[in-house]
Amino acid sequence: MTNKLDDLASHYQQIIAGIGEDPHREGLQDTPVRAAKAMQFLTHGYQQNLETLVNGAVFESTMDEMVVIKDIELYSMCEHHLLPFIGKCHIAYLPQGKVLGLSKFARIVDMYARRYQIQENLTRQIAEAIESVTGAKGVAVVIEAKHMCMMMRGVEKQNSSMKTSMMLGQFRKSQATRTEFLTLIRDH
Ligand SMILES: Nc1nc2c(ncn2[C@@H]2O[C@H](COP(=O)(O)OP(=O)(O)OP(=O)(O)O)[C@@H](O)[C@H]2O)c(=O)[nH]1
Ligand SMILES: [Zn+2]
Repeated sequence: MTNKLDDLASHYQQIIAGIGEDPHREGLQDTPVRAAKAMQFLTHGYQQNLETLVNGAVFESTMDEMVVIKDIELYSMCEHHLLPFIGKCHIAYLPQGKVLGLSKFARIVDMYARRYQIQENLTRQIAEAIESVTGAKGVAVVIEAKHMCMMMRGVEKQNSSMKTSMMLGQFRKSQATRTEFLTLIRDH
């Protein structure tokens, strides 16, 4: 069986040749392998699954007020152009007997972000994962991101960003709950 890294590297070599560069010139000799390793890293979310990642870090708790985790950095790859989109993710949930280990929110964000994505699906997947792991009364996820495919090419807009939100359970039902969350994540 071909080694996956070698296989990916040989495709990068073809890309380099395909754009008219010489993949054998000194500066580019090691680039296919480097690029292949970088792409493997940028998409390592495909190798992860929710259960292993959470690793039992769900704790019993009588806390039943809103918990907010703000400004989680997010690096993802747009599935249309394979270019990065970069931003922040804000999460809130209303626990119902169970809370999740703090670091696990960031790990869940990364697991889905480190795949080829569109921002809307990424937002939904994070929210649904947190809902399924915690059984919370409600989950809210907001992502604000800048897309390199809009900045470096295409329409070349440097200042626009995209904001997506996914509200589940109580956050969807209650305007007051949603407003409380949006107030808590607002920049001051
Ligand atoms: N909704 C959404 N659109 C995205 C995301 N990332 C990239 N896109 C858009 O996907 C669309 C792909 O459109 P196409 O017309 O097939 O591709 P294109 O010719 O490269 O489009 P331009 O970027 O307009 O040059 C573009 O409008 C991108 O801006 C995302 O996360 N969510
Ligand atoms: Zn794109």
